[in-house]
Amino acid sequence: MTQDQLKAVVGQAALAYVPEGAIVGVGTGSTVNCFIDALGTMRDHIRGAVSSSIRSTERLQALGIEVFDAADVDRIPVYIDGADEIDHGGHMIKGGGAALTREKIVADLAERFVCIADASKLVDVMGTFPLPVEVIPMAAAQVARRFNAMPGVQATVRAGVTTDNGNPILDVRGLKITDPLAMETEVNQWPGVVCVGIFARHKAAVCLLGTAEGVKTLTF
Ligand SMILES: O=C[C@H](O)[C@H](O)[C@H](O)COP(=O)(O)O
Repeated sequence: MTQDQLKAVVGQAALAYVPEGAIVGVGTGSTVNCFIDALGTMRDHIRGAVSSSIRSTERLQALGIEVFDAADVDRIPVYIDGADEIDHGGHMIKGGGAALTREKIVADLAERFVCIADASKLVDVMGTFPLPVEVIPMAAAQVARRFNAMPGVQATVRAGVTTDNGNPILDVRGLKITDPLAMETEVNQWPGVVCVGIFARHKAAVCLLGTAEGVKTLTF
């Protein structure tokens, strides 16, 4: 199966995690697009969605799914989203599509995070995929300098990209994220950091992994 076919298969498999009548948390990205398209087939069985990006909102609405503002929802049963990398503990790197901040906000509303990913995303140690960090524009150079002071690490501003919140993204190469929770906690405290793309506090409870042998369900 191609990578796109694996994404379609896990997008479909995620429907099993959507309770009848629920408001569903919906992530962003090419894998989630497959999930949104599948969700369209059960739109009469859910109340609607809370979305993590303008792109996903538009795709949901085009399928006739009502999108609720995160501010109007207390709690949702499930958040379904992709990842750029996921390790064997369910920790993830996210933000390759620049949606990390809103993704973490919606994930925070959810009782459980179901990650959908093709097999290429599963890694032993995260960091091969450049770590996205959303920053306030004024702090971009300062935050980059902090990363660049680490041996072998290089942070660059993602060219031509502004998040839905109007901020730039730094992509940080050369990290070996052996303690995701510690690194998330540390970077979150640097002045000007809006959100770091490590999802350790909001790690996956379940990962539906698309493999050549079918969908594997990993639980954490
Ligand atoms: O900002 C984007 C998100 O974190 C995505 O979940 C992540 O980049 C994975 O996207 P894709 O499913 O396109 O590989």
